[in-house]
Amino acid sequence: MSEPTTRAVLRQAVPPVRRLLPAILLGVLSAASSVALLACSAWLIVRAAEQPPILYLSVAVVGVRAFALGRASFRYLERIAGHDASFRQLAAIRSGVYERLLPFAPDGLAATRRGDLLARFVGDVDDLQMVALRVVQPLVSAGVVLVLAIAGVWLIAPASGAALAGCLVVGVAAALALQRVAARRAERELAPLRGRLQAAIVDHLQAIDVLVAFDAADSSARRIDEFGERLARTARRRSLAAGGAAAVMAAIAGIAAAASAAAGAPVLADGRITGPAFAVLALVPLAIAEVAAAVPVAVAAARQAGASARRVAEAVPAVVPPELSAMIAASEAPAGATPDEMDPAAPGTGGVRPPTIRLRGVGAAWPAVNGIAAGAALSHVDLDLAPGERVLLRGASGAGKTTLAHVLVRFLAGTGSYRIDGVEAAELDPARVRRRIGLVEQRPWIFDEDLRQNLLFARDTASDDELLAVLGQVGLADWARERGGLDAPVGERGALVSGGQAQRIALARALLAEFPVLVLDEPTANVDAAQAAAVLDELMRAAARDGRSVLLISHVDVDPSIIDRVVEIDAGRTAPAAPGSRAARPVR
Ligand SMILES: Nc1ncnc2c1ncn2[C@@H]1O[C@H](COP(=O)(O)OP(=O)(O)OP(=O)(O)O)[C@@H](O)[C@H]1O
Repeated sequence: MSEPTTRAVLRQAVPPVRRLLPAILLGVLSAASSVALLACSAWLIVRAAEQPPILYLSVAVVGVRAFALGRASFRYLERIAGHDASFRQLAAIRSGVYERLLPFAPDGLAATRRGDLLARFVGDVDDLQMVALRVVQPLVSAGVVLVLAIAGVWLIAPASGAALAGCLVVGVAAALALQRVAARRAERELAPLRGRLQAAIVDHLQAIDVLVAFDAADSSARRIDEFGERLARTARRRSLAAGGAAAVMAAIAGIAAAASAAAGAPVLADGRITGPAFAVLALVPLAIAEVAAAVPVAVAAARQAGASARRVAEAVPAVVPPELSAMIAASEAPAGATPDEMDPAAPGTGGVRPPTIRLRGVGAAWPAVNGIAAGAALSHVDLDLAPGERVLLRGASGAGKTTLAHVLVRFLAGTGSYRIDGVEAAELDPARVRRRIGLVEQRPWIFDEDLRQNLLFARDTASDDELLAVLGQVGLADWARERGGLDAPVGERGALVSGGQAQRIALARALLAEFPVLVLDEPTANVDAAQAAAVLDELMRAAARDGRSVLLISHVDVDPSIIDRVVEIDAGRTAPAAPGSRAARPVR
């Protein structure tokens, strides 16, 4: 997977010609109407002062009205067409970034700051709309109108045309230079600063309990204030520069009008042009300079969009680290492994068909964080899990139990041989493996939604009765009833439920998803020792229903009656399995 460069992101932000062309044409019509309005008005006022028969003025009167209406209407339509084209493009960019992110989830994103990622996803992608709306379209429209308008002035009086063009070139160059000196840094810093502010706010909100407990909420809030002030200062610097550039262009408009009039005066004196035509020479440069003022604004917007495009391009690392499982296209599934063989029984049927799992000499490492590799967390694991078997994986803290769980669900790639029903897992799409093997994590993620939503995402077709039944299986039926049923809120990251209840909710959704194999990672880690045995007993009975295979991960012993075998893991190693045998000693 190659990293999109900043240039590629910018190119991607430009809508296809067929979508952008209407906006460009409407922009040309709107800017041309502005120039024509002033030309027509100037001509009309001076010609009217000559008091000709009204008939001589009527075309110009209609012209003034038409151009005034046209300017506003074309501008309105241009905005609609431009935004439509640009927003469609943004949707494609946003889903593109998301798709590139997927292969990294979850273990490749552990070190990514969520707030910053959110800022890149939302703010920076939004900024890319500037490429079409404030850069490409205004530049092309302004370019066309400027050439036509200057050519028109040139036709009336070449000297005025030359004076006007010269003034505009100098004016635009001066405005660009001013902006470059005063705001180039600000334009590039805006997007990263916005990301840092958002990351600080997200961190603050997510960790508010720890911050309050350590009396550190104020200093965290002060940090947010500091970022906010820096962002405001930077935005102010940029706005000042934009204001300065606009002032330069306003001054240039006056100078250009004077220069055009001065250059046209001899032509008027010669009688080669009429008084009304001279008025056009004197006043039209004001409207033309207004069109030219779009150029410095577009260049500043281009710099700002460039900074955002860089952040979007960098949002996802260039290559998927070898420690993570790569996605495999369906077409690359091994011959003979039909979808039926690789998928669980259809949800809702209650039937599960556990596969035979066999690991030999499996090793694994976590992806490097900030370029620092962590070293192997697993060095040699042999493990068998027969259909319907309940195996305890036991080992001290840090022995590699969670790492092995992540290998089993293919969050981590691992080395050695990991076969599911005889097929190497590396040859299967990780998503398919995850449809057969479900992980109930040590710290399950609980959504800040009601109980129903926390279960439904595992099987969105489940009825309320099915949800209540599964809550009953994990021992939460009474509790749910007391809390008001499936509408009960569970709080941000399960703040309104106990650790043990969170674990049960997580198991309930794993049961709903009907994984044929369940991996339970320390399901009683958050339950006090007195209750742990009873809770584990209940959870194991629920998990092992319908003939599921269960791998129970624990750093302590469990009641032998709830498991069939024990596999010991120590410093990333299990006892090697004898050829053709199971890799563990029987419990009973
Ligand atoms: N996301 C991660 N990134 C880098 N290293 C990690 C990550 N998670 C765990 N490790 C490291 O991998 C090794 C094995 O950790 P693992 O979590 O698999 O142990 P465990 O047996 O599950 O421990 P516990 O019982 O405390 O949960 C440890 O050295 C740990 O520091």
